[in-house]
Amino acid sequence: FLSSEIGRHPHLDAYANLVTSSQLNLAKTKTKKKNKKQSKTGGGGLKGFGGSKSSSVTAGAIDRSKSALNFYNYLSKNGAESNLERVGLGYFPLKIDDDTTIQLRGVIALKDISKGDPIIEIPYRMALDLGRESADPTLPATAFLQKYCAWRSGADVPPGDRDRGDYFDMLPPFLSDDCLGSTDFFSDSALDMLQSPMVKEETLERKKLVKLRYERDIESMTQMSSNLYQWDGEAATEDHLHWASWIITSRVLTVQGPPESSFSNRLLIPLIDMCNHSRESPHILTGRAMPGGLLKVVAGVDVKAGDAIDICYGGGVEGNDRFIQDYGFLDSSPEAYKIVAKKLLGKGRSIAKMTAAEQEVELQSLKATTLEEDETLLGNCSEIDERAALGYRIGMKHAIRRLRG
Ligand SMILES: C[S@@+](CC[C@H](N)C(=O)[O-])C[C@H]1O[C@@H](n2cnc3c(N)ncnc32)[C@H](O)[C@@H]1O
Repeated sequence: FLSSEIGRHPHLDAYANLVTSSQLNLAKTKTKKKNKKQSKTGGGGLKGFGGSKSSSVTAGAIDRSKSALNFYNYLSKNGAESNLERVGLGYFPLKIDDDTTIQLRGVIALKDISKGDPIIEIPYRMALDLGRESADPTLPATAFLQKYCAWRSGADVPPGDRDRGDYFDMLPPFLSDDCLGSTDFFSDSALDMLQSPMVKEETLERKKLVKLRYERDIESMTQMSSNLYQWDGEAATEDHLHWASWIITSRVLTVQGPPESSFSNRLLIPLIDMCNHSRESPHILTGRAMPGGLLKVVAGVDVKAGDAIDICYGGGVEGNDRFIQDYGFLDSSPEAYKIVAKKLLGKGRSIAKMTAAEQEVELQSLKATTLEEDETLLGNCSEIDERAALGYRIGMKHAIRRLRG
């Protein structure tokens, strides 16, 4: 998303003492659980993974679920222990609408950290390197799915992958609510409700890519060997590859190779991939995809214990047309809509240029309903995907209005 001991753990006790609910400013948050379908996505685009596994976690708590403890232990055993003095996983309130707040899992500072100091440091060897950068997420998704299936089915795995299961267990599960905000999982009607032929077309193209990749690289393998790509005793399906592709688009970082090289690789980096997005985040990602490399989030400002450690996805240049496809949420920052509106109106210096004809098709499509009609529809809508679609087009219409003055 960018260019550039089970049981008690010594640091976990520190977490509990150091970071109290009030430091997290969560104690006063009322969390109202709504009907599942209504709970995750709304006008501002919302949702986040972790919510589905939070049974042992209360609002504002550091994540001390069994899976999280295994994960902290995994970090400790693999040379990333120092991180646990500085950060942990925590839950942050995310307001969806006037009476609904969900808890979004993310990274939380456990102590004050000075500007310029590392917040997170993960050795490159802990990252899952999924190969060279390209626009097609289905290739790294296939590599990831193979490893994930091997872990799930308890198959023999290479020594380097042995404890990766403790990381895999922290990922949003197959078809959990977390991925449902991404257009990849939208119904046909929700895709139309976006009023964006551009996003619909790209989504359909990606679905085709998943189908082709599945038929070419996975189905044939499952026919040749009953050990590969096993999911609950059966061959993994196209839907599993679909989910794996979303894991790639929503969590992978593109990281430059050694200084003398010109390539970049796609990496799943445990812990760093648990940082949420904030467009205002001042923190800096550094490091290289090379043996001995250290992948870091460095503090861009002084950090206080209890602060969320967010990073800015997409290098700060991507708008909500990408966010709703790749991450499955809408960035509520006006800038995230303005970036797309500028593209449609031919203003600014967007790298992703559109032809005049493409701009016209998008603008006409948005004229099918008025903002007021959209707001009424949103008020009566409970489906995750349709709410996300309405949120997108409402945000776009506001942004276009503002730009036109
Ligand atoms: C790289 S992961 C970040 C960590 C994730 N929350 C977790 O618990 O592992 C990206 C996913 O987190 C969620 N997310 C991140 N930032 C968000 C935000 N500002 N608002 C809503 N959801 C967000 C989305 O589900 C997104 O696809």
